[in-house]
Amino acid sequence: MSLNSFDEWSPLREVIVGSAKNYVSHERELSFELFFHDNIAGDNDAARLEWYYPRLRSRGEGEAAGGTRVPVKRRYVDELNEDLQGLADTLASLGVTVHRPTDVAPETGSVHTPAWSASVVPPLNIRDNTLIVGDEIIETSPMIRSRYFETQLLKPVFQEYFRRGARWSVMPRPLMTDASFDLSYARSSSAGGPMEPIEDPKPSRYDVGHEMLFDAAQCLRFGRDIVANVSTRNHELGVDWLERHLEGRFRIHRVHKLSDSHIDSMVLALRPGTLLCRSEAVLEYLPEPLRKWDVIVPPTPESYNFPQYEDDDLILTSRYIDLNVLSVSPDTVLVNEACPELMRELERHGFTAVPVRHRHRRLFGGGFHCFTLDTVRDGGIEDYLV
Ligand SMILES: N[C@@H](Cc1ccc(O)cc1)C(=O)O
Ligand SMILES: NC(=[NH2+])NCCC[C@H](N)C(=O)O
Repeated sequence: MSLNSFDEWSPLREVIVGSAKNYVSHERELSFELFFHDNIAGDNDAARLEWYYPRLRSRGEGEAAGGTRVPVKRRYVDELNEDLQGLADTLASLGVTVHRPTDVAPETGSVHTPAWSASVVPPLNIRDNTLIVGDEIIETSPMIRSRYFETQLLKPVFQEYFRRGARWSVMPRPLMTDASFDLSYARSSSAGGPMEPIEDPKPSRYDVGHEMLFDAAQCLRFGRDIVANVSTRNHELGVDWLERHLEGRFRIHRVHKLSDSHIDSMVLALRPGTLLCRSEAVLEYLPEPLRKWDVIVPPTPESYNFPQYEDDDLILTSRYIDLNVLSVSPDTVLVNEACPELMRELERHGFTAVPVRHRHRRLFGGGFHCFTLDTVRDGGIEDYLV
């Protein structure tokens, strides 16, 4: 079918499911630290209190200034790939056509640019680096060096949609030196202060000042309207680009500092008129018309909903990550089977919750919405925000 995806909930026909094959390590360097350095914007903001990564430690004295590779345990990767296959199988059993990315080679390659190099990670959270807006694929400007060329691994799928008539654009590629990053958000937190120190940026001959760095997962799509989160100058530039690029076709609504970057573990749209939110406080950040929608706030996730990890396992998400569900239609939602409370809450609101196993979401940074890219849904360019 042709590329057609305007919203987060209408009947799903085709989807890409990410892959974690050959995931071996995280490369800890400035862009990684900054991305996962989840700072807390306000101490009395209930929406944010649980946001910290207790085991994300800063580099010790004497360690290399460049990237430090932190191994990811093989067992977790194997279990994750098993769960991803389960997700793909469930989607297929519901009649959805599933595409998969190209796997990275077992000997993890590196990205080299004139300014830096970093090890490559697999195309797992594929929601992040590509925005599908209607009949257009937009590869967004990455925020993590290891993920600089991640969308290359989706090339065969994108080429096929292009052949069938899709538009295909790539946002300007950043030089991504240390000076490209606006560190103000990460450095201005309160509520106990920034959880992890961010290293001082190092100068480079390639510095051009702040650049556009913006992930697709900062957006939610509502037909003609797109909600986009802006927390830094980098995001602002990214949204300026999007706005100019989509002018006359889509309307962008900026929300400010709803989260540090991605918003799909804060708020998701399940059907016209219904949002799934981490807390009621989220509503205040949203554009006026959305504040009138019904809100489902699931019970706060508890530690027993998650596996226990060792001290050397990096935890990359908040406990709210399972809010990151995937809608296959306006009444059916794929939910982590580890969250019976969330399933019950959705059922109480008339949804069918399909349980799917997903054990290590906190180690790999994503739930079902993050791991997928919905390329064909029935919905069109409608005005939902009136
Ligand atoms: N602080 C980010 C960190 C993050 C982003 C993407 C991930 O896949 C995982 C974690 C979250 O709130 O959005
Ligand atoms: N598209 C994504 N990768 N979203 C993940 C967001 C996770 C968010 N940082 C959290 O900790 O809850």
